[in-house]
Amino acid sequence: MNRYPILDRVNSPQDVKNLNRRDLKEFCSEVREFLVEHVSKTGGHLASNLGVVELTTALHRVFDTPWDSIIWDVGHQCYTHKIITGRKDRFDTLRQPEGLSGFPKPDESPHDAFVAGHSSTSISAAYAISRANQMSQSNSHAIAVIGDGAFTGGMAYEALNNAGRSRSNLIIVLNHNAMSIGRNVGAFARYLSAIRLQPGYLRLKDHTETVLDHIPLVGKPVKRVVQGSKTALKNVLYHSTFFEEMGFTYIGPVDGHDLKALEKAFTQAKLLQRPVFVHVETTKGKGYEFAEKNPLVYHGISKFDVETGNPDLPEEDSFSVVFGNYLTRLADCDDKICAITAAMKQGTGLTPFCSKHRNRFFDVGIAEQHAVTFAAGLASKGYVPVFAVYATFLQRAYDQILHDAAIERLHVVLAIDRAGLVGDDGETHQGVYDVSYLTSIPGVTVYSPSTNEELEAQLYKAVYETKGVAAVRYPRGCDKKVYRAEDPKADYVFLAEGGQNLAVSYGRIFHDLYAANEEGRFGALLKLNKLNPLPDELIEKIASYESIVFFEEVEQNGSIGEHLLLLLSQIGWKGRYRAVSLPNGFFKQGKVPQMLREYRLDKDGMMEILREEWENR
Ligand SMILES: Cc1ncc(C[n+]2csc(CCOP(=O)(O)OP(=O)(O)O)c2C)c(N)n1
Ligand SMILES: CC(=O)[C@@H](O)[C@H](O)COP(=O)(O)O
Ligand SMILES: [Mg+2]
Repeated sequence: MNRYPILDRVNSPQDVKNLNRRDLKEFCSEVREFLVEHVSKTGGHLASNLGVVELTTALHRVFDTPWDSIIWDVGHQCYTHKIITGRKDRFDTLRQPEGLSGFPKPDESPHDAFVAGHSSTSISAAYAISRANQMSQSNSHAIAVIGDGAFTGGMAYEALNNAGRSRSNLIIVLNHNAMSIGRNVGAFARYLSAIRLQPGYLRLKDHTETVLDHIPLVGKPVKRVVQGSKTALKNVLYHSTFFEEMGFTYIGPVDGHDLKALEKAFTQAKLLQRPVFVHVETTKGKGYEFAEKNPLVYHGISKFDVETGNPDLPEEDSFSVVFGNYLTRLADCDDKICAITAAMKQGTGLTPFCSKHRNRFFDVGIAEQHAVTFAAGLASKGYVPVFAVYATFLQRAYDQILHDAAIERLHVVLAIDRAGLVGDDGETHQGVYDVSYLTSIPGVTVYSPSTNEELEAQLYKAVYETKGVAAVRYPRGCDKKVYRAEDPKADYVFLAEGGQNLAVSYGRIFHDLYAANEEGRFGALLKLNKLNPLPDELIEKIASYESIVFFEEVEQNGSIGEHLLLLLSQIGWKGRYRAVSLPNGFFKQGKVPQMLREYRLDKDGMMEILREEWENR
């Protein structure tokens, strides 16, 4: 029996437009089944996608991509859009090497109007596109689809402020499900619930009905539309929501699982030809019981069993868990320690800290810039803030680190998770630029542990023995448990001393270098724990070797290997030097072990390189 009789007939937005009402309902349930089936095999952002099946279908029935542009915020909810725009046959490659991306990608399809992965950018991009359309005398629409979580990010407000007074065809669709990755936080989340729960917000507008009834209608073709747009017009006349105060026509709240209601709201928005805000209520995880009950777990899920909902692999203790538990223990004995997250409590391992020290735990929403300045403010009052953040998302807060923390040498600790290649999320999420951007800021100390014990010891040093901004960076995943540190607190350690050849590395790939050298006995090893600043006496020691190979899992621009070469040349070192890192550029989705293999940063690759350098010449 054909499992997806309706879905099989859909290969383009036009096919969705051609479906009748009965088939449309069936289409949405087939899409959900299809998503569960495929994501259970590849992993992916299931719950967010299940929530926007009707919303996406309605958008494609009302608008015409790529003539109209849909800009997905974060982009983790774009799977139905990919299905509708001709990519369903590639779903078994979702997030796989060379496969379909889990995020919108303009070079994957003309229907993907703008890149995404990081949050809160959609309104800026959509507003710009709407202005570009206007300048080119095109009346096409730009539609930003943004979640309530993404709406906690400052860029959304910057864009609202900029766009609200325009006359452009910009539509903002708020996907309101009361969830970020976990429950959404902050005053804006409360405000949205208030709009939904207290009809008082909208009651005022009902009094306008009579007024509206007396407005003459301009021509028959518009009549139907204007009647349908009553709510919208009421909102134009009686500003009462924040969005209206910002210059948008407000439509909503709309039931996000009622296709007819959605289509009606989007049609009204389209016809208004001005900035419109459509407030849509959805249920994250809709239609798959496990995900509906526990949207947090199914936000980003690895492979799982569809029947039981259980993931394939048992969880091991990740660096994130080790970090979170240790910080909680430090905070048990020190009431100055505070933990900060930008909407990543679970991912960064801060759940135990939050449970135990709620008054010193701050989830600031998806607001990395604010998080760093907030940390600096706490530090200015003698607290010890630890901001746990993924390397990729900290990119946003470069100036806050420099301007608000580093200049005054405020003691802010950055616990940088997902440092290094992350794998399936691809270019937007790789954590391979942090070493470069952090070491370009004067006075920032950077630690890079390889083991659980080193993570704890270096976090301790960052908290208690380091001045100014102190960063501890560690990758996604677990301690590889190949190399064991004798002194986890050391800034650096020489191993297998002897000879004129020195191989240097740090972080997760040091395990591989260690294993390669155990097997090949190539020369001396240097393990760096503190990457920046490199102590003068260490440079002298390194300079005593004639040939140096430096392995690191960061982009080459601004890498420690580059810094070291400069320092060596400054003291007149004339030996042979080879830096092996990730090439300058962006790194597509892939499996981390395969990617490390490709760049010769795994054990075998390192052995090849060390042989090339030291055996075969
Ligand atoms: C700058 C940035 N910080 C953090 C994240 C991680 N992140 C991805 S999705 C998400 C929650 C988004 O919530 P919402 O926009 O409401 O979408 P939902 O998952 O509820 O559909 C977060 C915090 C990110 N993508 N970008
Ligand atoms: C979409 C997004 O930015 C996050 O959901 C991210 O994919 C989480 O990554 P982890 O799975 O490593 O926590
Ligand atoms: Mg949400």
